[in-house]
Amino acid sequence: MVKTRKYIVKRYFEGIPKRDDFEIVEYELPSLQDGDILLKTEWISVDPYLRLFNKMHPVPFDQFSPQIATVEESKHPKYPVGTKLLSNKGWCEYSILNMNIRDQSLGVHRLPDMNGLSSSLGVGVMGPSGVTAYFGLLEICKPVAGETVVVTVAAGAVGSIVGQIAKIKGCRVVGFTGSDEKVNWLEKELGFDKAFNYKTVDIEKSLKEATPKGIDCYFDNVGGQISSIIISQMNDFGRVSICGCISAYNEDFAKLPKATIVQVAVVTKQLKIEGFLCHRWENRFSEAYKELHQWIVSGKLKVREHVTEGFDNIFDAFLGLFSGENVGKAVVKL
Ligand SMILES: NC(=O)C1=CN([C@@H]2O[C@H](COP(=O)(O)OP(=O)(O)OC[C@H]3O[C@@H](n4cnc5c(N)ncnc54)[C@H](OP(=O)(O)O)[C@@H]3O)[C@@H](O)[C@H]2O)C=CC1
Ligand SMILES: CCCCCC(=O)/C=C/[C@H]1[C@H](O)CC(=O)[C@@H]1CCCCCCC(=O)O
Repeated sequence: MVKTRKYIVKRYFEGIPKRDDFEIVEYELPSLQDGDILLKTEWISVDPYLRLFNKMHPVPFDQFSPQIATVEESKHPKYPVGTKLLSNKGWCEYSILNMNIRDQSLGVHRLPDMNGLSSSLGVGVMGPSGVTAYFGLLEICKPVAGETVVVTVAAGAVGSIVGQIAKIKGCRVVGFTGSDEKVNWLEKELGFDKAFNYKTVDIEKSLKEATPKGIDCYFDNVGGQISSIIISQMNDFGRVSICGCISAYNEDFAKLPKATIVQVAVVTKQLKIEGFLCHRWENRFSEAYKELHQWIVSGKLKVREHVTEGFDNIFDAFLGLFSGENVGKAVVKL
């Protein structure tokens, strides 16, 4: 018998998530049946959307999230001991999956070929964050060399990859982030042409100065007023990729401040604005992983992880997303 622990959401989040919205339960897993595999979790991803989609399930529910686990015991010939899987099994130490039953909601995938890279990247650049940045930028913004690309939440898991891909494509890149340390990292390490701390600068003025040829592409991770300002400064036929709006995830949507009208800029400059979920390109993920991997090993794409250790600290790692603690992809090592 294997003893395990998992996080259960026992109460819907109101405002900033609280530790006692969760309960950690300890229990014994049953013995394996035909087709079952026993997974030992190694890496857990904490993501902003866990906050947003908190009310999707009736409480209590097991906290879902991407995680990477290794098969420790197997009763399925195609998943021998040692196989590494990405799934949505979430915040647990061990789990059992029946591989004869295809539960789509669990999103079970073998890890792409990591060729010596850490398997933790399977929840980051070689996983959901990577394909989000890759397809969200290249398929929606379609940046062309010489154009100017702006990205918000620029030092985060997705934003830091978006900015670097735009540089690889020959664009001028401007990023907004929440601390001077992050600004420094973006400019000095990742090669952004300019980065700003949105908490301390005059956004409108800084943006104008940093984008003398205007803005052609905007990758929006944050929503809210900063996005209205950026969209209002775009060039004719600019393209906006709406990836998310983390500035609103802890807010009561009914009480959000009114945003500046962007329609005047959208119409007069004939902008194209498109939202997306990364799953749209699921049948092309391998294409992205191949190119992202090449960029990493050739040194063109730098990857940073913000690693928290230990099952008991998963909640803190999650909360840290909303106070800007992470630089790069936030992961928890079990
Ligand atoms: N469409 C899709 O398929 C997907 C969309 N996403 C979206 O991409 C965005 C980025 O996600 P991801 O890269 O994983 O997460 P991040 O690693 O960027 O983590 C969160 C970061 O967001 C910033 N942040 C937190 N609260 C606020 C706030 N109130 N206002 C402004 N910035 C804030 C902080 O950075 P800072 O210090 O800069 O403030 C923080 O470090 C999110 O909106 C997410 O929902 C993610 C995956 C898939
Ligand atoms: C304004 C919402 C932005 C949320 C964007 C986001 O963070 C998406 C994350 C996806 C992640 O890569 C893997 C997922 O499963 C997330 C999407 C979940 C979609 C749930 C859709 C719910 C619904 O249909 O209402």
